[in-house]
Amino acid sequence: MEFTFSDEQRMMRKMVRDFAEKEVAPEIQRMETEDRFPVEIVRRLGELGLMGIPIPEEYGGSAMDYTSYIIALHELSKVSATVGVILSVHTSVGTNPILSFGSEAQKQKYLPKLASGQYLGAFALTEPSAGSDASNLKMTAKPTGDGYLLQGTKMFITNGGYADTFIVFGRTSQEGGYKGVSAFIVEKDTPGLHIGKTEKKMGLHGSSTVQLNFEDCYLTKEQLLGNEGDGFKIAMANLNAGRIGIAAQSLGIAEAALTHSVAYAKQREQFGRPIADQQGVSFKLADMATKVEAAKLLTYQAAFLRSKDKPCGKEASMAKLFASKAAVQAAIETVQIFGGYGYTKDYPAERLFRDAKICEIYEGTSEIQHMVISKHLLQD
Ligand SMILES: Cc1cc2nc3c(=O)[nH]c(=O)nc-3n(C[C@H](O)[C@H](O)[C@H](O)COP(=O)(O)OP(=O)(O)OC[C@H]3O[C@@H](n4cnc5c(N)ncnc54)[C@H](O)[C@@H]3O)c2cc1C
Repeated sequence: MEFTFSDEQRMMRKMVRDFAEKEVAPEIQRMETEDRFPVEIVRRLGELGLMGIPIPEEYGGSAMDYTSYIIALHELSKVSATVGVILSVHTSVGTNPILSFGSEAQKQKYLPKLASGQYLGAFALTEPSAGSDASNLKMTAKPTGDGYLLQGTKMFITNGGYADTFIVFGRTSQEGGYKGVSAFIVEKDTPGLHIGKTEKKMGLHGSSTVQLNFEDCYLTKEQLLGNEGDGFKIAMANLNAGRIGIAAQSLGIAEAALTHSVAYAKQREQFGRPIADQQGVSFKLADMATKVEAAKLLTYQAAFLRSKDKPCGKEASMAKLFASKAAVQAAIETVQIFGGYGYTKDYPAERLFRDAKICEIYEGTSEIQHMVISKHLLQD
């Protein structure tokens, strides 16, 4: 396993780090207090070539490998997990399904717009009664002869209020479970697609999470992604890789928690000396640093495998499971190290805690990652 970054990847890391510190950090307060979607930051992500990092040049992307994309998510999430999730959903599950499963005409039509940031992508799998058990989805996509008619509701759709395209999953036949599920590319202005309730969330303030309602929403045959019945395969293929993105987001949060904790522990004095001199505090820092390092190795291992088109389902789940837990634990300890100040909104500790928690839930909860990993172990 090769863990050395290339010169190009190091340049990407520096560029994203500088952008995050100079342009994203000043916007955090506004995202937190106004819950405002950062349209200007998304526009800048496009200008910097970050909205299509792993997309080939012929489709208007930056043509870099998956590891470079993970580096960008890691760096952005150190500063803002909100910006991290916007980019992660847009790329991993909003754009990649078209690259992997789209017809040439679909690729030509959508990828240049998505990769340049002119379009924002979203992914609509979850429903009110189908979350972890996504194969139980109820949405229908009834064949009508010349197209499909979508009926149903999607839940918790990231980027939903601002997205231009949605990868939507519905049943084209009434076979049970994953059979009969098909994927579609749906444009935002399609008649019958209604953007519903915007969720008020614990964290990730500024990211858009909405319900989508489809009422007699007519799609042409050209909007079918892959073949009829391929939908579940498409969803799972992209979620596998998407989990590496959530691992990178978690890693960014955990590393930010560690950085803030070390700085605070060195300057905050109690009992006549910095609290960092107390073993009760310094051992917490040592534990956090060890978990951050382990999360980094798992995340980049999965990213390197994905970059080389090697199977990485187990490694992606392990990275997401471990890194998300590390982020939650690190953020809890950060609140503790900051004491009473950590419980206030004047310091970043409480935001890191609120942002970390979702990483154990979306793109497959920790319980689902355990199921995926154990299935690999018992089948291999
Ligand atoms: C902020 C946010 C953004 C999201 N973005 C998107 C998006 O862009 N697109 C999208 O399609 N979805 C999105 N989701 C949905 C997310 O992926 C689901 O919430 C998640 O998969 C869990 O589904 P659920 O909420 O229905 O929980 P449930 O599936 O009802 O699970 C509830 C609890 O039961 C546990 N559980 C369920 N089944 C088992 C089992 N077999 N064994 C052990 N434990 C089990 C779960 O782990 C969990 O702890 C988002 C959610 C949130 C909150």
